Amino acid sequence: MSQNYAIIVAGGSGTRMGTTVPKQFLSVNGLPVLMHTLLAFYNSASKPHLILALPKGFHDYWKQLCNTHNFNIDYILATGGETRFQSVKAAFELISDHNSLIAVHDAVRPLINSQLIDAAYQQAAETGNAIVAVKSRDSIRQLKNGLSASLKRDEIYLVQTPQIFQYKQLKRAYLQTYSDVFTDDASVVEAAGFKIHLIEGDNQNIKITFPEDIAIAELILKGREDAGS
Ligand SMILES: Nc1ccn([C@@H]2O[C@H](COP(=O)(O)OP(=O)(O)OP(=O)(O)O)[C@@H](O)[C@H]2O)c(=O)n1
Ligand SMILES: C[C@](O)(CO)[C@H](O)COP(=O)(O)O
Repeated sequence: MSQNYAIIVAGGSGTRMGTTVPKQFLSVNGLPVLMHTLLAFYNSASKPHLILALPKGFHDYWKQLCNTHNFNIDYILATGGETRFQSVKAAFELISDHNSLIAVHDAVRPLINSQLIDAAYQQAAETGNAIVAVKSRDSIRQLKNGLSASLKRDEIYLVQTPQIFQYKQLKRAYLQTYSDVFTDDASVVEAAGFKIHLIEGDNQNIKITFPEDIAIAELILKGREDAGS
C-alpha cells in the first residue's frame, strides 16, 4: 500500500497581510493559523506523514508557539525558500518513498476540511493527481488589448489547495527550472507533461491573504462550532 505525505508550505512572509509576524502564525479563534491547518491533515483518515516548510528565521518562534499551545503532533521540519516553488522543492527532497501520494497545501488555508482531504487522496490514487478547485460564483470577463469579452463561467475553476500528486509527477516537475508562470503545483506538474485532474473544492477553504480574511475565517469557524462540526 502507498504511503501518504502532506507538504504544508509556510515559508512565506505575508507581504499583503502587512503584519510583523507572518500570517501563518496569526491567531484565528485562539489558535495559530498553521496549527488549524496541520490538525486538519492530522485528523484526516488519510493520516499523511506531515512535512512543514517554515522560513529559516522562524523555526525558534514556531517552537515557542508550540510550547505555548502544547502542540505536539509529529512532523518533519523543512526550511522554506525564496519562492513557494523553492519551499515545495525543499520539502519534497525529504521524501524518498517512490510509491507515495503527496499533497501540497498552503499553510494559510486553515479551513480545509478533513473529508475533502480524504476525497482528494482517493481521487489522486485513481487518476494520478487531484487538484481541489471551485467553480466561479461570479460572471467572468477577460481583458485583452483594452477589450473585455465574457467567458463561459461553467468552464472556469478557481484553484485551491490541497493539490495531490503521485511521487513521480512531483519528481519530474520539480526538476524544472523555476518560471513565474508557476503559481501553484498543478502548473508545475502540467508543464512537466502530465494531465491535471480537478476535484470539487469548498468555498470555505479560503486563503488567508489580506487582513479581512482573518475575520472571515473566524466567522466561518464560529459557524462550524455552532453547528457542532
Ligand atoms: N517563499 C514562499 C512563499 C510562499 N509560501 C507559502 O505559500 C502559501 C501561499 O502563498 P501566499 O499566500 O502568497 O503567502 P505569502 O507569500 O506569505 O504572502 P504574500 O504573497 O502576500 O507575501 C503560504 O502558505 C506561504 O507561506 C512558501 O512556503 N514559501
Ligand atoms: C497555490 C494557490 O493557493 C492556489 O490558489 C495560489 O496560487 C497561491 O498564490 P499566491 O499568489 O502565492 O497567493
